Amino acid sequence: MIEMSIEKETALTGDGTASILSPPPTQNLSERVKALSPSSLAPISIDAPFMANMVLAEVPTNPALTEEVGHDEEITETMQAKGNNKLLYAKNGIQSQAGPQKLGKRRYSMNAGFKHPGFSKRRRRANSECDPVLPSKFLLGGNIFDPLNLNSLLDEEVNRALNAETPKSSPLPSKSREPVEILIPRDITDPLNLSGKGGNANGGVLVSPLKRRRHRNRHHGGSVGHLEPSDSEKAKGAEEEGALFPAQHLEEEQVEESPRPYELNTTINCRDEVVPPILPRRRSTTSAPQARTRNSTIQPSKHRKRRRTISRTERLSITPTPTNKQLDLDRGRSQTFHTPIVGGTTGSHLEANHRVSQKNQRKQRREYHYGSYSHCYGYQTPTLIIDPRLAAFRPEWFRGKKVLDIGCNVGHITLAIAKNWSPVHILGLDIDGGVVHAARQNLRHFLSELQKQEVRQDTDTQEKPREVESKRAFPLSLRLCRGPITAPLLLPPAPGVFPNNVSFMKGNYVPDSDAVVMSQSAEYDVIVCLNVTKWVQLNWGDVGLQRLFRRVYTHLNPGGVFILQPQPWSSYSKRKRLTETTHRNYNSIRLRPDHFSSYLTSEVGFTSYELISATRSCSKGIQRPIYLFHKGPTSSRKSSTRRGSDTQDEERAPE
Ligand SMILES: C[S@@+](CC[C@H](N)C(=O)[O-])C[C@H]1O[C@@H](n2cnc3c(N)ncnc32)[C@H](O)[C@@H]1O
Repeated sequence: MIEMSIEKETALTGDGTASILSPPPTQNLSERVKALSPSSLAPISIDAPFMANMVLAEVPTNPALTEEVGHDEEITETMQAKGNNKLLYAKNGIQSQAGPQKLGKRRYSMNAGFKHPGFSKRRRRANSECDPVLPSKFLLGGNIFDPLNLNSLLDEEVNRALNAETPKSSPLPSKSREPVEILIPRDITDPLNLSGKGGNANGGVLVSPLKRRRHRNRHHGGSVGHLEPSDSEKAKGAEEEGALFPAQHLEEEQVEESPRPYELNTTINCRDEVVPPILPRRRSTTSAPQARTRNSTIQPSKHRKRRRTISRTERLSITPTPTNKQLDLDRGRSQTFHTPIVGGTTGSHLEANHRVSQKNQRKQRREYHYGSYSHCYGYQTPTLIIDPRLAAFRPEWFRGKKVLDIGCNVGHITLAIAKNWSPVHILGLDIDGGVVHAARQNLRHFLSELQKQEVRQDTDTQEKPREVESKRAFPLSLRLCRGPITAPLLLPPAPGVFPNNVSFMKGNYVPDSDAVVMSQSAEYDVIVCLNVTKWVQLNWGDVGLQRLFRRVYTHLNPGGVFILQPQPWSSYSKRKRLTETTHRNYNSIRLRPDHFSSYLTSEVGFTSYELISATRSCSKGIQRPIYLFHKGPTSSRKSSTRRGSDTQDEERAPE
């Protein structure tokens, strides 16, 4: 082991270089020095700028380190010994003319871990072996003096001048014609294939869509326009695919398509309007007309519209089909597309597709057979001009009253009554949760509008209203996909004050049994039931409608009114085939709409009724009469006073 000592005498030579003048004080070290070649003892030139930056520190006591740095230590000591003046000379690049000088004992040395090429024999040799090679090619306008073309950032003019003509030595990278390949996990829910199900024989879990497409074309001999590869490409593709899916690539079609990330996002994130993402075209062994037939049943107008959109998209080589989940989402308002009809599917796949399609159809029928069409969807400010039927209503029917709106749909009428005629409370009830959700969103839209108006009024004199509005407004894009930000204010219930006087609820108003009807207690002053009776009759038959009428009667406080707008009989047949039940019920209906008023007065107990309007409803411009039935001050089941005309028939209310 080498004994550590740094007490040695070192001096600078006359030409400013340092040399070890005296042997090391210890025997071991001197032996080591002797063993060194003469060249290692040659004067070492001191790099002046480096000296300026040198850090002096205690020599570590680690013997191994001492051995390593021995040579450097000596030089450092020498420099220290020469004193500040000499160092200054060195710093200025002036070689010292002073002769050899004896040095005192020093306990300082340079950092053991630091080696400078000027001091280290080993490093010097290394440097000489690797002469720097200057770059000859530069990108984006760089050159040898300014490799990163930073000058161009200094000044716009310089930038323009420099980049006017890209130097030949620095050509801009050419755009690759090859499409960028993105590998998609076979199972997006298990991208690392931890379950071991998603891989193939080689364990490959990533699939290149490009290769899959080529693969399909090859197997099924179809042409997909520009995606069809040339023969040579096919051969190449086959090789590549072989590499990716050597054993199982023939069965690739059987691997279940996993949802793409953006689809997951849209399904999870977007509650309302969602733009359908454009998916790459997939071939289908089922011809388009066949596929359409499979999906086409009696569908409501909104859905037919969607189908038409898809057809247009199909012309653009896209064949998406809606998923269960999407259809679950507020039908019609959320239109994301999930799994397309995948071409070249096996029998089991076709069956699966067919099952999904049937399920969708059932779901759609279930959703629409209560009449919750979405053509009346959407936000509308609940003003009185929103619906001409409101013109026939009198404010005194509602002011300070407790109101129930059966089959409120998206709540246009409910909100208009709540806002304009200040009922103590109005409850919008609908069997369809989707429309109830939409109704609540409509309320928030309306509150947002109100807030904007308030801001405008507040800041009329101070700031430009638009600026204030834009500062406070929830961005339009977010409003479209998330709904308005304003929620109903959480104020203590203030009777008759909008928006606290309105709420929406999901529920079926048709009682399951007569017992439910009998147990119903009086709660409301006004019950509104517009365009609901047809759906009740089609789904629950005459029995269902009769129970509804009797429930309305018992639900009304004495002196209460029932506002009824029945659909004409002629409109029933169009919807009779929605489900088996609707068809069966349609055939068994005896209580036709033109008998409702006499039934309500003679059988249910309303004392009188009046025909209040035959207006245009919704966007179809259908004239349908609206009736107002009065419940007497005391319940009387048989009495009836006919004040209005009871001659409503299909001719007067055509559809
Ligand atoms: C044609 S829309 C009428 C909407 C609104 N009342 C109007 O006239 O503008 C019929 C509504 O009644 C609802 N509906 C049907 N049967 C119902 C029931 N048994 N209970 C509650 N709502 C029902 C449907 O969901 C649908 O929203």
